[in-house]
Amino acid sequence: MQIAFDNSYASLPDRFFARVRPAEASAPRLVKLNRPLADELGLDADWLSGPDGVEVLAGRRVPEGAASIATAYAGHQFGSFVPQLGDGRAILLGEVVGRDGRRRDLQLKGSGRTPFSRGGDGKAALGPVLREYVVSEAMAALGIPTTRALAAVLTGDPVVREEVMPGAVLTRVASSHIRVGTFQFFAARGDVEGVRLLADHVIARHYPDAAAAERPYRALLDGIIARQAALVPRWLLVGFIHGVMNTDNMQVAGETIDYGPCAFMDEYDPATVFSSIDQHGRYAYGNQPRIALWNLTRLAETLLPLLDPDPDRAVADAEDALKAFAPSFERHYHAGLRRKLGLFTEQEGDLELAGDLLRRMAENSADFTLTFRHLAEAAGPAGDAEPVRSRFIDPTSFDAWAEGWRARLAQEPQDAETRRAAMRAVNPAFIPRNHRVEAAIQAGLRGDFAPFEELVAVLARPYDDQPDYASYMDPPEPHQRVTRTFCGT
Ligand SMILES: Nc1ncnc2c1ncn2[C@@H]1O[C@H](COP(=O)(O)OP(=O)(O)OP(=O)(O)O)[C@@H](O)[C@H]1O
Ligand SMILES: [Mg+2]
Repeated sequence: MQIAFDNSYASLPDRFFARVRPAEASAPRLVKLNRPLADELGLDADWLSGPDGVEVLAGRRVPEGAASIATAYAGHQFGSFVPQLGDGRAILLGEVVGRDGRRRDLQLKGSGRTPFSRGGDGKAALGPVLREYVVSEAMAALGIPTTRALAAVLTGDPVVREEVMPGAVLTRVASSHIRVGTFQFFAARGDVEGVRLLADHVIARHYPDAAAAERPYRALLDGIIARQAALVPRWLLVGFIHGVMNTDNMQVAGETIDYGPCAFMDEYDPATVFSSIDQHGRYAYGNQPRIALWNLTRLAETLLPLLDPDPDRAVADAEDALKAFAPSFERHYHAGLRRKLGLFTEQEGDLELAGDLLRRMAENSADFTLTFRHLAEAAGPAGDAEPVRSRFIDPTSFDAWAEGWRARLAQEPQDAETRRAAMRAVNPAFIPRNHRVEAAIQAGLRGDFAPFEELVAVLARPYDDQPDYASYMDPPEPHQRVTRTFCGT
């Protein structure tokens, strides 16, 4: 046996999933294997990249011991409830326990139809597979909880979208693929026992401390809320826009999941939306905390029967839990903003200072990533402010702000070099800029994966100076701007 599966989700009752076989790919070809991740998982990278391994990654061969299931879930999509979604184009091969003792799912995304496919073909096109690979791995390198990309393979079969595209499969790794929508699936059917079994599974797997708590289900809800309240600020602090924060795309262990229409913003503007299907800006950059709370409220609703037999008390309990989201989110977000500005201590007025900078950035179409990255250079007494001030249409707007910032820095205990290093460790130089992702995809569609390879390599070290790849820091030229991303179907 080449993969030591240790499946737990597949031992839940039959109504949690459907047993399926992936579609047979006609001519599997490896595009990329994530060797470091394979090693971390205790998988044999040489075998995986060999003919047998690639057949497994393409869904052509189901390895011994695999669960091979499509999981059931529901979800609110753009605010409307859909009682049955489920893995319509994904198959959970099974779980493995890595070298670090962590249990993780191996899932094939794009591996063909399942009983949950509804009208879809169950497939994924090469472009979205490359996008998910690049962006999810970039997020991991940024230190943000996320699903990972283990491999991308071409199936050899066409996928019909607006055009005919090459079909591909992404092998995704996640601590699990359980979503808020998974809870909703059972709750919507009045299947309280299903909700309970799922909650117990999630507690055992992701929130072991909750098992020992006086009220395990309340502790579970608190835990999920706390992880989302820590995750979403991480997105905001790097300019990430998820793009499709439906409840079926919120994973309960607190990892970013579903990189369909996601994008990083270039110029700072909280109203930024990239997704072509998000016409009303529901999932705009600045709305993400509000939507996260909305989704968590939907989760809390599913847990009501477990929280208290008395419905009124259960609602009060859920409301009490949800109240923790805003202060917890703010604590994380504000702490992150301080670090981005090079402030180690906390003083009154810090948030106003940060807010003032963001306002000026928005007014001056300043690049989010470069403004913060270059702040480090401006921080010292002999600091060079030119790289940052020149990001502003009116550089004197930055100068006016920087006066107050320097006065504030003067009250910090750190020496300039320590501060500079600390700022550079939280303000990335390299993010997956849309025009770069798009260029890598376009080259990949022509059969040239060199730009994709290079982009993945550069983004693996987002906080390092990489002088040879400095152009990857550049915002798009006007003709390179990508303002719309398409949903990853
Ligand atoms: N080509 C397709 N064929 C069948 N079902 C699909 C297809 N594309 C999306 N779906 C299903 O539509 C629903 C919503 O899709 P969404 O884009 O959120 O998810 P996804 O990108 O397929 O998967 P994930 O959330 O696992 O990353 C899911 O149930 C998904 O399985
Ligand atoms: Mg999804």
